[in-house]
Amino acid sequence: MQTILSIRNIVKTFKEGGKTLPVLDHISFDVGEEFVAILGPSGCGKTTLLRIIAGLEKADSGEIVFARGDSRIGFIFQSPTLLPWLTVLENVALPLRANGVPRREAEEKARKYISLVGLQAFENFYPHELSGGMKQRVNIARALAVEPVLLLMDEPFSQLDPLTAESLRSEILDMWMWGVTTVRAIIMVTHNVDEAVFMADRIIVLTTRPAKIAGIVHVDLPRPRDRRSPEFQKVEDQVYEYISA
Ligand SMILES: Nc1ncnc2c1ncn2[C@@H]1O[C@H](COP(=O)(O)OP(=O)(O)OP(=O)(O)O)[C@@H](O)[C@H]1O
Repeated sequence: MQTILSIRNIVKTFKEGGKTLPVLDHISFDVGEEFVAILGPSGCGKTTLLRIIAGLEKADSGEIVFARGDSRIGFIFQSPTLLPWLTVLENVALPLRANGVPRREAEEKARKYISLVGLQAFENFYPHELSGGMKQRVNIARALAVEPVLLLMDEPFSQLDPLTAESLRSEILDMWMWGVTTVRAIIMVTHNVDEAVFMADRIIVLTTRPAKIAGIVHVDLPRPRDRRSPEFQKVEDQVYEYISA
């Protein structure tokens, strides 16, 4: 499997008002062409790790290396971060415009990804006219429109009602399996064991803060996965063993 990026010896301590808070303690792993879930208890440093991978936060030491030099990243946040005064089309086109893509080309690309997430009829709507699930779809389209090689998702379904969350999980998996986007690797942060086993190829379980890697579980189950199968339960048990270790 080709390596997409290497996360090497990442250490991070927050310093505030004379206090220090060690958050990440020498985290290292490689990501190939695969779907990786990062699972860990609340406050252990999952979001911080994702932000360091995205270049939004600086590590104290360690490095993030993109193996093939292509470091285009799409980031899907926990709750939609759409600009309320822009339409769906304008929101999705915005990162492209910010990168200097001419308007016509940016809008063409934005339309492609808006229709991929099923919102072609809503491109002229404003965020307040959309449901929570639709807003998260716009977020997904916006992350994909920059044509990233790596897609980072920070608890992308946790703010949605269970039915919407489940259909978005399946849609993301369908896009991933059919290879209809430029994405070659996904890293998703979650604290939901079921979600990690349902979606990921590999689950990296972190300890409580300061986070170390407690264990890595390979999920070698065909998709779509059957949550009620004994094999699924077995993988869940493996994950829980690392969580309670
Ligand atoms: N900019 C910051 N300055 C100071 N402390 C921070 C900062 N960002 C995060 N922290 C602290 O670092 C710790 C790890 O935060 P982080 O958001 O990475 O955890 P998490 O595992 O994603 O949590 P959750 O599952 O609750 O979202 C927390 O105690 C948090 O309060």
